[in-house]
Amino acid sequence: MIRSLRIEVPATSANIGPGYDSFGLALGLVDSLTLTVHDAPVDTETVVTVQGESADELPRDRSHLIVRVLGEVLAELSPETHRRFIDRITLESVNRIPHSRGLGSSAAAVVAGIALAGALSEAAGGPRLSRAEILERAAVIEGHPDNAAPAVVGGLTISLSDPARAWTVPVRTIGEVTVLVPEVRLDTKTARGAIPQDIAHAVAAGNSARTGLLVHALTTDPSALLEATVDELHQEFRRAAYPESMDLVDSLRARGIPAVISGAGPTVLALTDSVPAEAVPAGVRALTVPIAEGGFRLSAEV
Ligand SMILES: Nc1ncnc2c1ncn2[C@@H]1O[C@H](COP(=O)(O)OP(=O)(O)O)[C@@H](O)[C@H]1O
Ligand SMILES: N[C@@H](CCOP(=O)(O)O)C(=O)O
Repeated sequence: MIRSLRIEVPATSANIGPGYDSFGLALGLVDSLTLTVHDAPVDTETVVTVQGESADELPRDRSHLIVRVLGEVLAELSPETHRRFIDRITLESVNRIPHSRGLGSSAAAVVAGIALAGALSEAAGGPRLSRAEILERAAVIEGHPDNAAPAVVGGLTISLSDPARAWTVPVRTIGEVTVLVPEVRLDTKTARGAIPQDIAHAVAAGNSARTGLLVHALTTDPSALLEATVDELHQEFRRAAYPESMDLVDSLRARGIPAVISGAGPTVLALTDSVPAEAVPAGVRALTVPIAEGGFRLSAEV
């Protein structure tokens, strides 16, 4: 039987301007997780060890998001495997994705939990989960598919909902992007509350044209990136929730840099491999990262 499972899951930047709830990009910034199966039950208060981002804030018991999702999915997928193993597993987590910054940390955690449940079930002779099934489940938990899709399949993804499906588009005009991560946090749920229910038809038409143009700009013609990253569906409605980030987006765009809010913010995504140091406000971390291909990576040790 399996002794341990290791998974690396990438950060993701959703929306990329006009592609609200549908476009996403996998980034070369990963959380690394190791699940160990022990011979005997473990202390329920210390199931998880965490290093890195938010290490001091996350629970160590089974309420930890990854362990909770793993347990719920495994119980449904393979009740016998759940019964045999749930008391005997620990999780070591090395977190590199900043939390509540719009870089898909919760989607990465949810994808990891589901993928680990599928791998444990398969290793014990139960049903496995395909990447398509992992995406479907993750999108239901997250409430939108645009972060889960690149975390599962990698690269630039366009996804649809109910059920979630994703297509990868080969990016050819840029290799690296820069994320500008502020210290302040914003809960995705709170940010989603600022989006109105209805949008004028003309706004929707303009936005849908720019999502098409964004694909053209990322595959063929980088000169269209600035126009293609104009959004009217989410960023302005959320301006009050991340005013400094919107100021940064505005100032970068005034310099000709295609910058948008990453996910629900407050991180700013610049579709370029370098942002001039003088354009980065104090307290904002600038990280240049490659686009990550292939989605999460999982390996087992017997
Ligand atoms: N690696 C992780 N382990 C445990 N919980 C996590 C992890 N990543 C994210 N979370 C949970 O998800 C929350 C952030 O989710 P959310 O507001 O959707 O922001 P984000 O844009 O980072 O996904 C964290 O406060 C934490 O509760
Ligand atoms: N389309 C969603 C994306 C949320 O991404 P996150 O990384 O902030 O969780 C939204 O804009 O609400």
